[in-house]
Amino acid sequence: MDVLVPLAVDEPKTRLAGTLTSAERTAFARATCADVLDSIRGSGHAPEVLATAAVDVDAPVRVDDRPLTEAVNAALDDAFEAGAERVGIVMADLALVTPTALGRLFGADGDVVLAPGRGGGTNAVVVSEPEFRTDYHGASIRDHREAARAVGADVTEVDSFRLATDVDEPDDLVEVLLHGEGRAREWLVDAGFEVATDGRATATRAQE
Ligand SMILES: Nc1nc2c(ncn2[C@@H]2O[C@H](COP(=O)(O)OP(=O)(O)OP(=O)(O)O)[C@@H](O)[C@H]2O)c(=O)[nH]1
Ligand SMILES: C[C@H](OP(=O)(O)O)C(=O)O
Repeated sequence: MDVLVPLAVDEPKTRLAGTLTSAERTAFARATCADVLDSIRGSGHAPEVLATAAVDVDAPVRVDDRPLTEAVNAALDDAFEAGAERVGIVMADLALVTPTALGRLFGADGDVVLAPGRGGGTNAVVVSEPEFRTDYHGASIRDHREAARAVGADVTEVDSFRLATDVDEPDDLVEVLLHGEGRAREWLVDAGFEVATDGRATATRAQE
């Protein structure tokens, strides 16, 4: 199965701007994307990065500078027109994802399989109903349930900590330090982040 991996190339992860510089956000986002691509391949599927601009990543790249939802829906259309029976969409910021977690997603039955993200988002989708269209941003998990119902598609949701944890806010970084297994965690450690445990665990950065 082809798996689309949406990636914002310029100025990614703006909600981390208080914690990381622009260049650091780009480097961290690329490291996380590389982990996601490895995990998709490790689960036996073929990733294709759906990028806002040309980018050097270890996978084929489809460039589409339209907003996320439009770009994903155009790629879904093209895939089904080309004869695909199922198409996956896995966000590039899932720093904890593993082949096993993705195996649960890709192995689930249902015309539309949804992996909710914390905070209302939709971190991954598997679509086998060609009429289904994505609608990202806001509480997209609710919109995706509704979009599936509107086209008569059966929905399955996958309850997974590793799939639900995307890295959006500074508070999410500690999850990467504690549970990450790849380049994203390594990048944070190299950048001086460590786990602080005074109260709820957080990621703090050593002063240079
Ligand atoms: N192709 C494409 N991917 C996008 C776009 N916006 C976000 N993404 C990707 O979609 C996933 C979820 O993105 P968000 O968390 O909403 O956005 P972000 O740029 O990563 O972070 P923020 O700037 O903090 O919102 C990430 O893998 C992004 O790289 C877009 O307009 N086009
Ligand atoms: C794109 C968006 O991502 P979030 O901002 O929730 O990480 C969503 O999942 O709808």
